[in-house]
Amino acid sequence: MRIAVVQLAYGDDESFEARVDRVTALVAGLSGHDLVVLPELWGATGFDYGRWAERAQPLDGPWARAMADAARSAGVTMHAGSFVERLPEAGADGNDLANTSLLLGADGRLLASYRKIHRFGFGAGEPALMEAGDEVVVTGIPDGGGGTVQVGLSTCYDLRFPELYRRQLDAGAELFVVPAAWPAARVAHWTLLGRARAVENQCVLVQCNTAGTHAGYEMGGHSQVVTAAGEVLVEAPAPADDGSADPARAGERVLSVEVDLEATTAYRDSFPVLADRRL
Ligand SMILES: O=C(O)CCC(=O)C(=O)O
Repeated sequence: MRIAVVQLAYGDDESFEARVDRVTALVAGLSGHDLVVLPELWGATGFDYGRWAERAQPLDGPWARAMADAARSAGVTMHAGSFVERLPEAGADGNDLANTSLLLGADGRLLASYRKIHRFGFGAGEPALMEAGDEVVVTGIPDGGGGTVQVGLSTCYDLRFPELYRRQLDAGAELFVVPAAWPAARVAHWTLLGRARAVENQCVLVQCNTAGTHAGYEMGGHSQVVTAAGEVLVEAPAPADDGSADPARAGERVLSVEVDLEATTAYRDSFPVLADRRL
């Protein structure tokens, strides 16, 4: 299965519309991949809480349609990253926004959506403005070889909560996809926790982070793809190391990697640690 991880970099200077156009053009060049993955809240601007409400859209709004068109034109299954969803009505916490990611088929059809369960911000940002998701999402997508692979969806801060990934494993997940806007200040946790989630669940893990600097936060980059045995197949370098003249946009890159899904089954059979779980 050939996977493209699109680590986007953006600053505060780029409009929502310009960024959507730029990403659409980028995705058009990724035909031939079996899965394309974009990061968290890349259109709405991850940490720019004050702009979320004006950039919120319904599940079938213009952003979702633009992403469906991009997937269809490129002929790729696409995890479009997440956006600020305007909910049909306020939820239990009185908010009408959610951090929602979309998984789209190569024909542009919506295969699955996932609302981030663990809200980041310790009272500000997501917990103050957004409702928490309450659904574990695992869904089948084409594996590029005529079969299907079961994909578990989560977002950024979710990575700190191992029980979510166990729930996904128990629902059949073989591959985890994690879009993020994870800051540089804690990027060592991002790579460590990603490897841990892959190893403890014997699942392939695809992490797509943001780069650049926006709303005063330097993003961490270091997107990576990890095998079920914990081997890092590919990892983006630190954004600061890419030699870019513009630090606000440093670190943008596309990782293209071939993942052998049969190796997951073989590894689980040869080292059946999950059969020793005691609940
Ligand atoms: O957990 C962290 O350190 C970062 C999480 C985060 O930035 C997010 O969920 O948006």
